[in-house]
Amino acid sequence: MMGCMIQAWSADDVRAAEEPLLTAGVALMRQAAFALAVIVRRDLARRRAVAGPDGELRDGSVRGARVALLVGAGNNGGDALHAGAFLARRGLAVTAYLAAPRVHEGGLAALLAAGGRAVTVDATPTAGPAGDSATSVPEAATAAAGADVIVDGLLGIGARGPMRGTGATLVEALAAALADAPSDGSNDGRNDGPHAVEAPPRRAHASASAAATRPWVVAVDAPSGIGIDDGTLPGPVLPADRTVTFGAAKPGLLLPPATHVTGAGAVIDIGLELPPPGRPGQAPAVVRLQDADVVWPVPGPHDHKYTRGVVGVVAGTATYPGAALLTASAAVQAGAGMVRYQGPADVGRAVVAARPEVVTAGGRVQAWVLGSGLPATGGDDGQRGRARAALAAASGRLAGAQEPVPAVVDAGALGLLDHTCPAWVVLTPHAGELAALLVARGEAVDRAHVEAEPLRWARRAHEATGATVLLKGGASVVVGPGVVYAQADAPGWLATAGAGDVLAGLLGAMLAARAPEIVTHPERAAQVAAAAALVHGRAAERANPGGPITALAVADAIPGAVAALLAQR
Ligand SMILES: NC(=O)C1=CN([C@@H]2O[C@H](COP(=O)(O)OP(=O)(O)OC[C@H]3O[C@@H](n4cnc5c(N)ncnc54)[C@H](O)[C@@H]3O)[C@@H](O)[C@H]2O)[C@@H](O)CC1
Ligand SMILES: [K+]
Repeated sequence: MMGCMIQAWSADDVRAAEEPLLTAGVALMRQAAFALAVIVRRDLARRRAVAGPDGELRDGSVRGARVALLVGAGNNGGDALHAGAFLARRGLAVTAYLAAPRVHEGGLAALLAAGGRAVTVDATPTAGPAGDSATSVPEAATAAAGADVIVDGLLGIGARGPMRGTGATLVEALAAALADAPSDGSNDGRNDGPHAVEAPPRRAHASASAAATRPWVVAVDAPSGIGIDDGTLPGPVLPADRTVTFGAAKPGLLLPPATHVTGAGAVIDIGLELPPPGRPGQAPAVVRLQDADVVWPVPGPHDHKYTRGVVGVVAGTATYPGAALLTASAAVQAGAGMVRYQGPADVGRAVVAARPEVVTAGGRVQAWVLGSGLPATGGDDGQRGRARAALAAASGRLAGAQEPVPAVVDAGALGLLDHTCPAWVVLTPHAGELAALLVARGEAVDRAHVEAEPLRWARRAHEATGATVLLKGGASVVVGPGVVYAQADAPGWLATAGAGDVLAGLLGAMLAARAPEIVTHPERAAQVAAAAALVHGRAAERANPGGPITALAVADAIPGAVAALLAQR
């Protein structure tokens, strides 16, 4: 399959891949640091753009730009110091703030030889008068906050637990100082993933105001202190505008919540072989699909509604009829061969009135969408019974019933899972629903726990139920048998009522189109779920770029989003 999915490898795999190269004497750190310096320089030049005679913005000069290196004890600090040496040689004013008693010796020597400065940061707030070689944390934070760029080299893949010591207090002080500094808007908070090497937009440089704007923050390998392998934020972390990562993306750069502090990306090829030599068959820890990875069956002359896939929808009640309409609409707009609605007669009439393509008669179904708009408790107009029967049929637990088929289990149907499921059943909870599902299985967990450690709890739910789990959020995590996907395609505007119903209908149609394949290869359901999250995000972007959106508008934008994806092939 064509594609360009981002593969993230664990810290342990990256180390295993580095080992043979280091043994062979390859100067990995020099390569990494040089690439880092080039990106820092380019980003700075774009932020200092000047208008040419034709009025077009051109990259500005970076001579004299102030660079603050935050340097920790390990090789991550070594990368920062060597990059600082390259930059100092190009005429930038580089100061290293050393947050550990000992730092990478070669890097420090290179920086000093290139004309850079180094200052030891003293964690005790009562540090004496700052000399040329020592400063207090508040003074270091104030100085770094006044730089043009901060290079965060405190911790990389050697981080264990929350950041501690001088680095932690420095980051806390800096985060507070930067929160007060105005942004020039060059980072709009969008995270295009580690492969997005696009430079920031050019900004006209006005020296008077430049001093007042916040510095551009570049993280070396990862924002220091994130959970490299699990994407958690266990302690202080300085949010980055760009993360330059070496060899391969790391899981924490893709997974929420840490993916939201990485800024734009850049993966620097330093020649690592992944999977690492000696670990053949080892899979990446986390994958993020890109547009080209979305598998979308394109109908041919011999297709008909049953080859396109029939979606059965059990959603909504008389009290919540909107969910029925949104789910069915999304399935129709995603190109289902047919959509069958099951539910209270008056809700069915409302769905058909809005979407005449939908039928309410029973018959063959190739994927079910169950539970959207179904309350967890209380009046259900018989919907729980319908959903339970459909789930049993989909799971292959009904004697004499038709072949098992994929199913999406959403919202109110999540409480109906009293058996373990095959992985072609996809659960689509948000954090609160995932917590409730796990509490019902004896786990002591609440919504905040799930939001703090989405991967851990999504994995736990997969293990407890057997189902594929798509944990919805600002970034979504999908866990299936032996696979983890993390998608960050949703604009913040998508956090609106009914958006989840649209995702369920869309995913149902995508599963129905490949039903026999998914039941035969249930591990593929996770990839379909990740692709649905991507298409959902693209549809949301199309619905109203940069502004508020309604769930129905997202459903109606699905055809255009799919056409745009297919046009890229
Ligand atoms: N091995 C190599 O030659 C290469 C390494 N690279 C860089 O090296 C980094 C890994 O270097 P290291 O293995 O030295 O690890 P780090 O630089 O991430 O840091 C390890 C040091 O930090 C301390 N530490 C760990 N957890 C801490 C915490 N929670 N709070 C405070 N201090 C903590 C440890 O005691 C240790 O001294 C990568 O992230 C990458 O930036 C790159 O230069 C590519 C090549
Ligand atoms: K770092």
